Amino acid sequence: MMSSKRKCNRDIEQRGKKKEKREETTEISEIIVATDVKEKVKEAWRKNEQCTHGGIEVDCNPFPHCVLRNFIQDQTFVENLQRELLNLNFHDKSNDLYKFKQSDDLKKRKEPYIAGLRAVLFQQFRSWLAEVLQVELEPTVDISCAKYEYTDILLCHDDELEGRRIAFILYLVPAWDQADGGTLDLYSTDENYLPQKVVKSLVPSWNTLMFFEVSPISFHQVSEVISEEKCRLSVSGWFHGRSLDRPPRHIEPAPPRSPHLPRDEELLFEWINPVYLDMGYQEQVQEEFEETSEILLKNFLKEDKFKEVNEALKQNEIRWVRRGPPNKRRYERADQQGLPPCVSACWELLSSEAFFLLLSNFTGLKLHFLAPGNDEEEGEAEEKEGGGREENGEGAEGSSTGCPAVTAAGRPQEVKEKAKTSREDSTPVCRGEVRRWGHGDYTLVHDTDLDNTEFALDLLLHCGCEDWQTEFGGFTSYIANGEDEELLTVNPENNSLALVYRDKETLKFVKHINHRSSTVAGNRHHGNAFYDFSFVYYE
Ligand SMILES: O=C(O)CCC(=O)C(=O)O
Ligand SMILES: [Fe+2]
Repeated sequence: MMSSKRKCNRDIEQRGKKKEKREETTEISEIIVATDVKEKVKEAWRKNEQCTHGGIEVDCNPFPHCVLRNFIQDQTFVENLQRELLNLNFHDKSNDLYKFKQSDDLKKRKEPYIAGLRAVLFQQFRSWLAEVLQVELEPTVDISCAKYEYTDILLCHDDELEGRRIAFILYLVPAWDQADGGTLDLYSTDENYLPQKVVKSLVPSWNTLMFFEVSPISFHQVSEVISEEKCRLSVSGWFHGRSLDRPPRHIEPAPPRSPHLPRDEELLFEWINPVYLDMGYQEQVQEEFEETSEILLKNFLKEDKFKEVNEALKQNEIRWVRRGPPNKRRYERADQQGLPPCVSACWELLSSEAFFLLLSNFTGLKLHFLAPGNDEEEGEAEEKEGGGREENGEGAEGSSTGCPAVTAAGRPQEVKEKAKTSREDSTPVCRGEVRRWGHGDYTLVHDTDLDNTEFALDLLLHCGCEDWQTEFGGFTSYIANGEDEELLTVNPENNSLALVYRDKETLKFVKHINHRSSTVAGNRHHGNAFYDFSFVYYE
């Protein structure tokens, strides 16, 4: 009974649907299609010039783009389109580059106004574009709908992907102001085609379509939405055609690495919570680390030492230098010259010979020639070579079992491969930075980053994060290359030492620090910043 009744209902629904209109048709505004306007836009684009006419603006700086106000002729069509879009399911999207909501795929949606928009964009508008820009554009439909609300963002990127020729965005937003955030910011680029700074911000507005040429210099971002009420709804996509030639990507020089500084274990006794200097405890830490490839050692520094460093980092004497480029990172690094003495001393601690040995004990990695190797094959080989490895009281304790890296699927064989290729005779090295993190800062994952494609031990020691909350961002996220799923997150937490051993398929980023971080009342210096010592050690 039940099933036949349901079937009956469905029949009625389907019959109802058949009567429904499949597609609402619409056209782009007369002013845009007018012959004289078309000619002007065409001329400006060809000559790389600027031109304004009514609601139309072409500008070739910092790269060719165009704003078309009142894009769709019929207001009610746009209102109905907005209603349909808001009725779709939206999914939270979040990774290193963005945080926003994306709708179900628009490519195949049957809603009449969505279907109508698809038609007008990929038929009437596509031929307008092809003629005005003098490019061939394929009929490929590439379109989606995005919703940016409070603290949502899309960081600096260039849109480049095989086949994408022209990017477009149609805004369906309420009255919008620069102060609401959510502007489309265009970046200038330097001689290496790297983005430098925002030189133009476009404030979204109702029924405005903006398009630009996708190229090696088309760097742009959607700035963080600061308005707590407004919703920045947009439909965006790409017209496909032959991609422009891309010059070889700039390769950043790898930051310099140094061997340990010759300092003995006195330094450890002076600085480190005695709990962590107990050999028995170190063995326990190593056991846990070898299981999970990560560990968090709370209250790591002695309390008075931590306090001293924590205060010193907030002093004005440190010269903070902003780091870019924005398609890779944004944060400040302390200039090593002129660091307060206790900050320098903490740096020295983390770079010291004694600390390399301590890390070997915590992790089972061979970060000192006196530390035992970390896989059995090597242990056997060394013994055959005559053994007699010198034992060292402070550093050589611990088992010599393999240490897996933080990886998506746990690939111990890769660890062994690496052990064979790069371990022999290499001197363990490290590199470090003292960083300041405030509103707007982030790092992005870049698979072209050579520095990220090696086995390495990451160390993070956070300071100044007294009332930091996860929802502010600023946490370090480890992911498998090419996937958004998180393997591990390290939250900013005062005086916690985080150690993570990562393999070459594991990438990390610091999540964009959003506007919520600056809303908490706090009497901190430099807004609501926190600090970290970020070191990387290589066997
Ligand atoms: O919404 C915008 O203004 C730009 C969106 C964008 O850059 C993108 O989706 O790639
Ligand atoms: Fe984009």
